[in-house]
Amino acid sequence: MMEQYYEIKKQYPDAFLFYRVGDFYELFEDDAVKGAQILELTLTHRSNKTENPVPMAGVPHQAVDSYVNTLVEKGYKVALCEQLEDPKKAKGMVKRGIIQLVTPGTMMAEGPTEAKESNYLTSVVTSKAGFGLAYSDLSTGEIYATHLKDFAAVSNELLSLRTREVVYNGPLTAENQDFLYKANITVSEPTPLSGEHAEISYVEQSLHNQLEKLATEQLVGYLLSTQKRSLAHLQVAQSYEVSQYLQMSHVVQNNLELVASAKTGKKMGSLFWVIDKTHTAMGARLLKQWLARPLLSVEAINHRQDMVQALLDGYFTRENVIDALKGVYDLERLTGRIAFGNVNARELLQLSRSLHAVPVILDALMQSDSPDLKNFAQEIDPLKGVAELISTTLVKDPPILTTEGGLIQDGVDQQLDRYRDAMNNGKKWLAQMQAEEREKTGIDNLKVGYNKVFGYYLQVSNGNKDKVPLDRYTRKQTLTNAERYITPELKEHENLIMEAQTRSTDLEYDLFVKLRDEVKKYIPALQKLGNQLAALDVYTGFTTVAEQNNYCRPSFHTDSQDIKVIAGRHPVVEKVMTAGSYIPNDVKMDEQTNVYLITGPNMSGKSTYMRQMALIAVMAQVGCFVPADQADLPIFDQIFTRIGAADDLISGQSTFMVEMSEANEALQYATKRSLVLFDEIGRGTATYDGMALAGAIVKYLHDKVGAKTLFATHYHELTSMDQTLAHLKNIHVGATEENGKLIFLHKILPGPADQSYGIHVAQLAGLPHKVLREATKLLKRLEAQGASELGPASQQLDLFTAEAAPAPAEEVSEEISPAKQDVLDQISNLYLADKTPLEVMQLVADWQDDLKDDKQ
Ligand SMILES: Nc1ncnc2c1ncn2[C@@H]1O[C@H](COP(=O)(O)OP(=O)(O)OP(=O)(O)O)[C@@H](O)[C@H]1O
Repeated sequence: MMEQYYEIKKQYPDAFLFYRVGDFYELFEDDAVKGAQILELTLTHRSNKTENPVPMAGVPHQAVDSYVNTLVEKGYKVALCEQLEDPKKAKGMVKRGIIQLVTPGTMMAEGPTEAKESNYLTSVVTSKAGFGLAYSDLSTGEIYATHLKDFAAVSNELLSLRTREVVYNGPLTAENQDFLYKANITVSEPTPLSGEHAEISYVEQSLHNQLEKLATEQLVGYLLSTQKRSLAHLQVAQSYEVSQYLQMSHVVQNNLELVASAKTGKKMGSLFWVIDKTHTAMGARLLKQWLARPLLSVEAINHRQDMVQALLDGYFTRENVIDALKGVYDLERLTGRIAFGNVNARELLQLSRSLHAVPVILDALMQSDSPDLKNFAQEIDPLKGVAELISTTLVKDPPILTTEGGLIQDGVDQQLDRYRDAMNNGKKWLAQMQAEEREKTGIDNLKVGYNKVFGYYLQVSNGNKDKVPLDRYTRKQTLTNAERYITPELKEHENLIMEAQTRSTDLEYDLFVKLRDEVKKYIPALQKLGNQLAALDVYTGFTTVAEQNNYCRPSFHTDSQDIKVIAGRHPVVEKVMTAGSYIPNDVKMDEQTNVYLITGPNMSGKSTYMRQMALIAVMAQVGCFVPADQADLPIFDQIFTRIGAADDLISGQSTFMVEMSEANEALQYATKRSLVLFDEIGRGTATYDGMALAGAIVKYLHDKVGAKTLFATHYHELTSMDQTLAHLKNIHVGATEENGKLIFLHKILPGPADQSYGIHVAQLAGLPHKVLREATKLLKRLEAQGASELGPASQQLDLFTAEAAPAPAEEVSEEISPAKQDVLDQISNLYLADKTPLEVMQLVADWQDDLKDDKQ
């Protein structure tokens, strides 16, 4: 057996080999040592006698899935090796073979939450002409292919797709290897294929680009070699170009929290969380795809909007469609299971129930007044025949197992009906026998029973044992309070019943497979229907979200880049606030305004305002309505961001380096048609460097790039740039101070902010009183030095060493020292009604401290 093991292991050196031995899957050698550690298994040895015992660890076969998943989740591969013949019937060594290689990109997790996620395997080929990339979700069989110019573009796609595994044909530079490692992407070698493969020619029929073809061939080749099963559900590959869509790098998508919160990585708090009102897993997956690739074509966006509008206008149509969609299962994944041949009867019934919902949907759509909905309905083939076939073949509530009968309705197959008659007659005979034997023996509680070991028997309680006719009955089993007997007649009928039963179970399985194969013929039609229903699900979801949240339909223009959003809101922030408390804001950028320079206190809402604009742009180009009273928008080609929490882990760069790289992306690649969001650029370095860079970046964006830019900054000095830059406009988020307390207005107002209120915000955060007072004093001194006369960086140092350094001459000559003056100011500005006696005492104690410090 071990020889056979080593032979197979040789072919899968980089995978854990799960080797079936009886009821266990065993791991041997290094696999066992490593596997025992990762999976917390007991490590044993195959034989204690030999000199070099073979390490071994095993898992029970019923529980294998969870162990395999754990390993694959961690990025390993697992080769499942099965016994290919019944060990009892095998002559000599049992034949074994690999039935499936499970890899991170081909793993299919089951369960409702996972179903909403796609798991993509990506194939990349490199050649002198560039890179070809193709990816597929094995559970649905969809395939997409594109070509890209460099590895940076490839890595961006890999990250955007959240791919877990890449099949790559070229050598990797250390840098690229490092990237893939940090991004937790497993790299696999392509598998050479020989001969013709119908799957390959089928899927690549619509591809024209050579690199895309190569990548697709490599993809399908890898799937064929890892999946030792039918892949009849692979779909015709769709070619795409990144530039066909609104481009956002993976970092931008993360920063904007389109599908997951940047902090938690979870759906909650993301745009998807707010706008996903779909009822099917197919719809949820499609919406995610749309969010990653918003459209550029006004016509295509308008089509989506028309659908949403029509559903919004037709209340009953929409309600009926939604009700029916609730009964639709995951057609795309069911189709995959049909292709693999592992679909069970219950799943086929789910398919038929889903198909039965389609005519209801079509009726609802056809009865509406909207030509868009009617056209959409006319494109749909409800596949009535398939639905009928399944629902007239299978019983209503079949078991999960397909090998133990109880699947097929009466009247479907004459032979099956005959077996069933025989079984029924046999059972009738048994009932009759029981009655007759009771009469003959006078034993009232004699009964016929059945168990797996002895088959049918006659059971007599101990009290009646002496009445048993031992000339006819043979004792078979003794229980504590009863005896069991058989008779030749009973055994004869048992044989008849059992034979009918075995035959009928076998026949039922055959009939089930026939049904499954028949349904298999409809795979492409089922996939098309799945896509159509997924889209309808997203449209109705958009309708629900528009209605619930009061969104408006945005309009588009292509002749200018003017932006006009009236009373726009941030879809997520507004959702987590109490209803009505979000303050809406406008964005009005015409030809005269390319850059909005946004100032305002921390926490006032600068980031929210900028993100709000980007989210409205994305939502609009996806076809969703937007949180605003009115939105008239250009079509953006790309969005760039430099906002807070970036994905530093993957790049391995310092925060400031990430900040600069992101800024660089925008400066290099943004066009007049792009949207750029820069939040506090320059913050990560020394003040003057930061300010200088920020100023230069604003100027470059203004003069050279011309993209619509929202630029938030705490460098008030930059606000004077509006004097020289004609297309730059200052705006600020309003805040006021009332009795020493900061009140955020969250309202965007024209012009620069007058103060930064940083210390007030620090106070809100609960910083120690002493720190706040010290900061206030330093601020006053800085302001006295005159912010306009910004000197060299060393001047900053002066600030913090001012205590030790001699005070400026004019201050010394004054009668009242600045510290005393400060105390006097505070006293005269103190609003007593706002303070408790204790607070006043604390203040007086502080002043005393200040005056003491001043003397020293
Ligand atoms: N328009 C608004 N209406 C109501 N509340 C808002 C609005 N905008 C922002 N807020 C609230 O203010 C909080 C802070 O907003 P935001 O993070 O945008 O401030 P910021 O000015 O960018 O701060 P910082 O400069 O510290 O990064 C938000 O979490 C939200 O609760």
